[in-house]
Amino acid sequence: MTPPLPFPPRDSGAHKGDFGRVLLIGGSRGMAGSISLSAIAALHSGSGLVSVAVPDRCLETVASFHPCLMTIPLKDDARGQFCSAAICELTERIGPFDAIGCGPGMTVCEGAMEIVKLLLRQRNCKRVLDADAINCLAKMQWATAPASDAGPLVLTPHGGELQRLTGVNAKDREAQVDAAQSLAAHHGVTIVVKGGPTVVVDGDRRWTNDTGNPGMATGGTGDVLTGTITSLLGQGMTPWDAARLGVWLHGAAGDAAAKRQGQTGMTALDLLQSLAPLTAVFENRAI
Ligand SMILES: NC(=O)C1=CN([C@@H]2O[C@H](COP(=O)(O)OP(=O)(O)OC[C@H]3O[C@@H](n4cnc5c(N)ncnc54)[C@H](OP(=O)(O)O)[C@@H]3O)[C@@H](O)[C@H]2O)[C@@H](O)CC1
Ligand SMILES: Nc1ncnc2c1ncn2[C@@H]1O[C@H](COP(=O)(O)OP(=O)(O)O)[C@@H](O)[C@H]1O
Ligand SMILES: [Mg+2]
Repeated sequence: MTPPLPFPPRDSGAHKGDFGRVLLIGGSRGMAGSISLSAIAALHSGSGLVSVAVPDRCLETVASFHPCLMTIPLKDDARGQFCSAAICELTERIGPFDAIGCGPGMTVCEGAMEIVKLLLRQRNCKRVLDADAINCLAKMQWATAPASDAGPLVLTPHGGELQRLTGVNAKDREAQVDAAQSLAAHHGVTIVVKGGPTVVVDGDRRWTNDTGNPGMATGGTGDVLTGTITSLLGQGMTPWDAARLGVWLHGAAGDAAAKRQGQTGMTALDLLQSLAPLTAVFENRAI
């Protein structure tokens, strides 16, 4: 098993700022676990500092999952979802981050739509849009908007999200990959077409992953991938490189979890806990 490219180097004199300050945005009352999986995955993928922006009433829940996480409360509504006023605070806070991942557990509420529109305007910032952030793109018909250069942006849809975004049926895998590739070219982005196997596309390139297994078809594993790719972007990788190495690492962690727990019994948490030991195996390996 060989990663498609080397891991970012870790010089002996490095400090945590050298490995990226990343922000994960998402969650809602009832889905606080999703964005927490993303944030903890960013820690285990090598980020120096990880913050999580969540609806206010989810803050203590998310903070309780891992002491290394820093948390940012954003205004929420009675349902525990972002309200539109959430972007006032967010706009003031997003400056210092090297990469931002958004979408897991966020719902497509009004505040979520405003946050996705804000992130689309941050063309100089490296971003990952996943899950409900992609569903928000579908709701605003982003796929048929005029061609744009969206900047360093990675989308990580599964078949259902890609169908909502492009209208191409999830059952037609080849057609979905083709549609993703033309959408990637249209907006100048990288798209991770998740599944077994996952295919990463951008305007003119296509790469198929060789790690992973059906044990990963369990809630939360995609949320983990969001954090891993966000982390690698924050460590200085390009969207094309971060997406491929992130997908490979994520699948290899899924294989390690399946080896230990069995495909049937493994959960996203088992995959998450397999990330760090995996990087240990590969970080000094000559590639
Ligand atoms: N612990 C937590 O907090 C968790 C929170 N989560 C959060 O939940 C939110 C909703 O995300 P979601 O993916 O769970 O639901 P959804 O967007 O409805 O898509 C699922 C439907 O799409 C279809 N489908 C077709 N092809 C498919 C494919 N290849 N892979 C997958 N699906 C495929 C298929 O429809 P069907 O064919 O069954 O009609 C399937 O039923 C999101 O914000 C996420 O972050 C989750 O991460 C879980 C853990
Ligand atoms: N049969 C499979 N083989 C390999 N990987 C799979 C398989 N089914 C799902 N996966 C992977 O599991 C993850 C599921 O993502 P997603 O559906 O977004 O999960 P969630 O939203 O619940 O976190 C993706 O990375 C996908 O590639
Ligand atoms: Mg998902």
